Amino acid sequence: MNEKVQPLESLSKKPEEPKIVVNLRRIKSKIMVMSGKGGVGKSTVAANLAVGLALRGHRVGLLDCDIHGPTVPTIFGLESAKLEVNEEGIIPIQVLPNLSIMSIGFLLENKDSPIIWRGPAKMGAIKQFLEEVYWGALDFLIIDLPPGTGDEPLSVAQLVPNCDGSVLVTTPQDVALISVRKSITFSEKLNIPIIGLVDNMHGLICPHCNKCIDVFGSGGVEKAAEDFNIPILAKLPIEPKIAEMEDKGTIVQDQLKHGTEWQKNFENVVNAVEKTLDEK
Ligand SMILES: Nc1ncnc2c1ncn2[C@@H]1O[C@H](COP(=O)(O)OP(=O)(O)OP(=O)(O)O)[C@@H](O)[C@H]1O
Repeated sequence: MNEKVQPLESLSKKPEEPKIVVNLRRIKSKIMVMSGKGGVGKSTVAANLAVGLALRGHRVGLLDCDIHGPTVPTIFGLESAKLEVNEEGIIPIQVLPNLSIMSIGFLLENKDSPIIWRGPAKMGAIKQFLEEVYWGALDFLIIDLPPGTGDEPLSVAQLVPNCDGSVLVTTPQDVALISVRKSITFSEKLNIPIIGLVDNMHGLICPHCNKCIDVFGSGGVEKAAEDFNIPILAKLPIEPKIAEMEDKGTIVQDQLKHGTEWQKNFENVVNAVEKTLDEK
């Protein structure tokens, strides 16, 4: 018998898995930020979570895996940032001494260029990020997943070994119920513990009477939270300053300087994610 012939079983093993595991080994807590549909504020939550944790002194990485809409470079004002590669790997962009960022957006020559890649090419880029971005030792890696619950976010999520928790972002419409249910099933399918729901754009606070106007309706998220016994971590109002700050790319400076009502509510999301470290 020829001893050099590899058994079929070893050929079917994913050779890339150990490399990702090794590269992410020095990260204490890996958190995914997901949403059942696009445009609900997933990247906003991921970016603010990363900044919030970093401002509490944690070592944080933010990985933007949203291939078609990589908004993280814009949120941090890093559209012209260029990546460096050294013998350690691809070096993420440092925005604070303890906060580094990696986004597919940093690879685009022109920010107006759409990414027209087929599934395998997209997965190849994400896999390369997970294998080769040199994060060093981190307390948290926050992963901004592509929106939805289809093949793409599923493949990305499956590449990340031993994820410690997910934060599910939604808006308060009744239709949110459908997308939240999908996100919950998605997280369960991947055995990722659900940290909680973020009810984003939960009404507009009237600047005159301070009452909350239910612009998108209400009740959907509460119902989902009750049905699935999942906590709502925060109800975040529509906050014009958030959109403005993201468009200007001043999230780090603004979180350092100002404490809006939105940011105060958001502290509960940071608290809940911070607790995943205690559970280790
Ligand atoms: N609570 C809020 N108040 C005001 N504007 C908000 C709020 N949350 C998000 N936004 C704005 O809504 C827009 C979409 O948000 P964001 O890009 O975070 O959504 P997303 O779910 O990541 O979208 P995508 O599906 O493209 O990944 C952005 O312009 C952002 O600034």
